Amino acid sequence: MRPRQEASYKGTYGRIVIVAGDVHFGGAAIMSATAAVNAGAGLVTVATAAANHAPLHARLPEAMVCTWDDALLPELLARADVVVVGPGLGDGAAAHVVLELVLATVTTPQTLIIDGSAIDLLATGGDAQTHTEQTVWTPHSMEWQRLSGIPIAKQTVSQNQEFAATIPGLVVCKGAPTVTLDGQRAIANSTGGPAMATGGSGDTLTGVLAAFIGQFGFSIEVVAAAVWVHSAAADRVAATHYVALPTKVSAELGTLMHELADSDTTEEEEQ
Ligand SMILES: NC(=O)C1=CN([C@@H]2O[C@H](COP(=O)(O)OP(=O)(O)OC[C@H]3O[C@@H](n4cnc5c(N)ncnc54)[C@H](O)[C@@H]3O)[C@@H](O)[C@H]2O)[C@@H](O)CC1
Ligand SMILES: Nc1ncnc2c1ncn2[C@@H]1O[C@H](COP(=O)(O)OP(=O)(O)O)[C@@H](O)[C@H]1O
Ligand SMILES: [Mg+2]
Repeated sequence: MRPRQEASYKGTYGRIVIVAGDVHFGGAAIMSATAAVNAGAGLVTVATAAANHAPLHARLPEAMVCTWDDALLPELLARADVVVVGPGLGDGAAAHVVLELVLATVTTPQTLIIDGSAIDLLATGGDAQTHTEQTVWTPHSMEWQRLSGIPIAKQTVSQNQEFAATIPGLVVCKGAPTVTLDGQRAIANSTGGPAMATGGSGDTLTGVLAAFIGQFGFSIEVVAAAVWVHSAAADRVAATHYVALPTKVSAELGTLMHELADSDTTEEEEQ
């Protein structure tokens, strides 16, 4: 993490497009976008089912919104720094079409974060390839089993790395603990806990990841840092709450990141 620079504007901190939320899972789109905004993304646009348009605008005026079939979407995707696809996307006909559009449009040096339903759709389709090396896969154990074919009981770091080497980019194998890996490296996360075991925690992580990559670039360190910060924010909520509700975790991000950026500056000044 770095403090924000004086000579900067919203475009400096990442143009994020989040393709998420069918008619049943509007909350997934809202939680992903809320996390991205709170974690410092410069510009966030959500492409979602028409039914989610008004609720999203009402909950989160900082985000822009369009529908999956909006004629502007291909251009928005082409101009994005980071695209998230999958939270609550479902498996309907429109989800297939929009996923295909995303996969065809997002190319290096753009980052593509593939989560939830999008992982399942690619697992079923049998083709886990993208047009960008800067891909981040964020499966939970069952999604990873569907994509990789590795049964949950056999998902060791080395087994996971073997499959990760056959697909582009990095894999965030979510669990207790979450391990961020590719074919060579693996970083186990040290924050988080069972208070996060509630619907929407993973949707929220996609927004934090998008914001971090939009601001600090694509690398395994930045991805692992986003995983750490998301779960550290959840730990803070869990210190006084039985469950770390994703919306509360998002609300915690601003203070936590302020403290972390500030402590980095102090360390630099001391050196
Ligand atoms: N409020 C919302 O709109 C929400 C939307 N969601 C979306 O709903 C879609 C379906 O996702 P789900 O994950 O619920 O369904 P999945 O069917 O992908 O995963 C749940 C299944 O996996 C099994 N499983 C085994 N190990 C698991 C693990 N470590 N973590 C989670 N499941 C494990 C469960 O027993 C269950 O059978 C996704 O697109 C997701 O983003 C969910 O995030 C829930 C909240
Ligand atoms: N027991 C646990 N310990 C640590 N982290 C957990 C635990 N249970 C859930 N999590 C975290 O919560 C998130 C769950 O992701 P996911 O299952 O995709 O949620 P959803 O799709 O409902 O948003 C992951 O980031 C995971 O690491
Ligand atoms: Mg999920």
